[in-house]
Amino acid sequence: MVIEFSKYHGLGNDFILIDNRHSAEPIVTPEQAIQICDRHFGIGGDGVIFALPGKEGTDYTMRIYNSDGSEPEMCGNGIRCLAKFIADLEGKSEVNKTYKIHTLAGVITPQMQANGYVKVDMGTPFLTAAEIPTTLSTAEDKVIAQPLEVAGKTWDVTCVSTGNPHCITFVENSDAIALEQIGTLFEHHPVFPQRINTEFIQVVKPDYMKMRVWERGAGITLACGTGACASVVAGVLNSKCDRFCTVELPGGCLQIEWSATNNRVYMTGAAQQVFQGKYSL
Ligand SMILES: N[C@@H](CCC[C@H](N)C(=O)O)C(=O)O
Repeated sequence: MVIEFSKYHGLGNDFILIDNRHSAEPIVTPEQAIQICDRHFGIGGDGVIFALPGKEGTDYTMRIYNSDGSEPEMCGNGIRCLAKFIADLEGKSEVNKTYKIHTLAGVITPQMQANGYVKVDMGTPFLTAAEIPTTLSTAEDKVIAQPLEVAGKTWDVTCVSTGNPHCITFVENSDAIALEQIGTLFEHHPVFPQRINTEFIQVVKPDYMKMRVWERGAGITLACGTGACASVVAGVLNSKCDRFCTVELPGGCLQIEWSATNNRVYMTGAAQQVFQGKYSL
């Protein structure tokens, strides 16, 4: 089988986008996604994203496979790429145009911006242990600055779901974290029954933080949109950052706002097509 694809990235978090508008199920299996994402034997990417027909009144449905073939509920950088991909497929580039996208984390709404950026209404964050999910719990049932033993060290972690699960730790120097060694230990820690994305955050000033991430199902990536949103929520809960904050990732910056008015999180950042092609499966 030969599939047509487009490659996009959001701050170096890169995806293979597939036009799946003719079918309600992804035309690629999780096993094929692993092969396609391979950076030596495939196209190379952090995941494969499918633009499917909308359901329940939405314009489109987004499904995504991580590079290990697992299926996450949501992807922040990915949904900006999807919005650009849809605009390219439709041959439109209307500023302020919104798309209602059905995801496994609910309806998410990206809006095209004047500068080529995409602003995404990410919905409201989930904070209880059951919603994350994690077996770590506290009296209030939110997991804020709770001790967690990983690699012989106690880390103060805050857990937030922005559709998918995140474990956030505030550190003095994010560059000094041995992500290659400890990332997988957080991801597979028994307190996280559905595994976890892990962010290490260095607060530079209340409206600017640096972040490094180990993603569930993908390992170290250059950026994670849902992770940046979760980290700002965690920063506010720990009185470490403002509700409007720039998050600097290895691949670039995202502007995040956690609205005090409606409790929704907004993410603004770039998304770009890099090439198109055909791939033989
Ligand atoms: N890179 C993404 C998140 C992709 C999904 C994640 N690996 C998971 O399994 O939850 C983003 O930009 O949000």
